[in-house]
Amino acid sequence: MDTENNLKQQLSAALKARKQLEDTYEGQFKILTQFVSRLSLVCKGIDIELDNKLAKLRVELGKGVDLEKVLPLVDGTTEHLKVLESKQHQDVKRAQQSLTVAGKLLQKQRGLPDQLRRDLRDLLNRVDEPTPSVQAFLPHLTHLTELYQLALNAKQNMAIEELSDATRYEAICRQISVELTNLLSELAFEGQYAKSIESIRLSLLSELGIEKLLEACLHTIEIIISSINDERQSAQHFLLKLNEALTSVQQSLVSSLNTSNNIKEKMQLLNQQIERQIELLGQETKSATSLEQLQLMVSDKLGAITSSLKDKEALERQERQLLLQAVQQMDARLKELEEEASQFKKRLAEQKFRSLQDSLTELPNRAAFDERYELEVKRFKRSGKPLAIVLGDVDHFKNINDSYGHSAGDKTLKVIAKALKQSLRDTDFIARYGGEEFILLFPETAMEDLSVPLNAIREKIKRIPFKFKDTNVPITISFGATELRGADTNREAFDRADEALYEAKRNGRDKVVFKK
Ligand SMILES: Nc1nc2c(ncn2[C@@H]2O[C@H](COP(=O)(O)OP(=O)(O)OP(=O)(O)O)[C@@H](O)[C@H]2O)c(=O)[nH]1
Repeated sequence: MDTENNLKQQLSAALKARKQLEDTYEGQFKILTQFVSRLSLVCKGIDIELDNKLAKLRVELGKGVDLEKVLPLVDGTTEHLKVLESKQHQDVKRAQQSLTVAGKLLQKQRGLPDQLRRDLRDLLNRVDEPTPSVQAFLPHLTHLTELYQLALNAKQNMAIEELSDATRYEAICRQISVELTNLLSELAFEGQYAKSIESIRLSLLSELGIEKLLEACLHTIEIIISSINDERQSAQHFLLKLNEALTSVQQSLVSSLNTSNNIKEKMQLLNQQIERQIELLGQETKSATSLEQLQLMVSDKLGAITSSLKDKEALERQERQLLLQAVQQMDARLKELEEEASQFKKRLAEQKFRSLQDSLTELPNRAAFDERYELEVKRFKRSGKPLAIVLGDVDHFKNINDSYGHSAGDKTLKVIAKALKQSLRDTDFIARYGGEEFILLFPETAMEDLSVPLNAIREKIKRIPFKFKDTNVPITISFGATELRGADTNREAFDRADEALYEAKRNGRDKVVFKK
């Protein structure tokens, strides 16, 4: 009887150990699920495909403990990270090629100043180096390359015409200077780069000749390239870490899957062995003819069963130990990655904060306006040429949101922003000042000269065929305009435009009001 009890206890201990093992498994899966959830949050927005893959992984893990289903998803995500890396590489190659073409074209020109030639050679050497970059900067680089070519054409034309057409030369210089100023106001840098950009911007306040403008363009290219390099290193470093972390999770999973399959087989063998021994014990005890023989048989078989149970326990211990190691490894990677991600996120947040573009309308934002306004006012005070400032505000915009929803409101703002932008000259400036309010600057333009174009823009907006829920909804805009007076502070001129806008609203909207 004692023997039977003993056996029962051992079996129940074995069952308990098995249960514990399963609980550990589940616990580890939970940690892995949390890991993937946190990873998804950290990576959100970097790439849609990556977001989707991580979301799938999360869902699959959420369904329960099935390593075989999870592994292909981890594989897929790791593969996609490789694709992301190579895409980044290709983007950079394109930017490098475009810069090289523009640079080489310039190198062929005769009569370039020595310093410019040296700078150009340095730049081309650096462009040739394997320097991957960040996509966000590519439009700036492309723009700059175009500018550069423009400057080059101007130089060529000048040589042909031997400065005979001085007015044309001035107009070209002015255009380059304005476009470069626009570009500079779109670039948001910090530290040393910001200082250099600021000094270029200030230099553009004086009337520069072609040579100086070319130098300014070159210098800007250099600054962009250096800053791209910094940015790229940070983004690439993060991708690399992410890749490493996923690879290590994948390896842990593969190895715990292999180990657990291996152990499962051994465990099955042991279970069969124990069952067979118990069965044998039952059969043999029936055939025993004496108590002594029975005792011998039982003690012999019990010895075998106990040793099998011990083996089984050892196996379970080994499995627990291995899984524990895998989890600890994963946890360490997670901590490392979290640290890395928080640094990267901080950088991204800083960049967004510094960004000078409104994300909805893609127009310059209020911060960009403040910078540009300051610059144009300085220019106005120096040159004495007029500067007009105009505030535009969409009429009864609240009704659109209230009647057709916020996303219809957003779309409306986008369309209006585009129409406004298209109606302006290159030298004019427009920003989204906030909500449904836009602000416009017209350098070298007297207020009187704005009556026709502003009314034309107002009419153009009114004619846009907005349609919500199958209803045609005409949308109008009101403008308040003024021009800088000699003694005005920036604020005073702005407030006057605001008063004019208020009057336009009070007088029935869909109007342009001027206030001198
Ligand atoms: N959809 C959307 N609505 C915005 C955004 N920014 C501001 N708004 C909304 O714009 C509306 C502006 O309303 P009000 O300032 O009362 O002015 P209004 O309805 O345009 O009327 P008037 O200016 O007096 O003609 C508010 O309902 C804001 O919520 C945005 O980015 N998207």
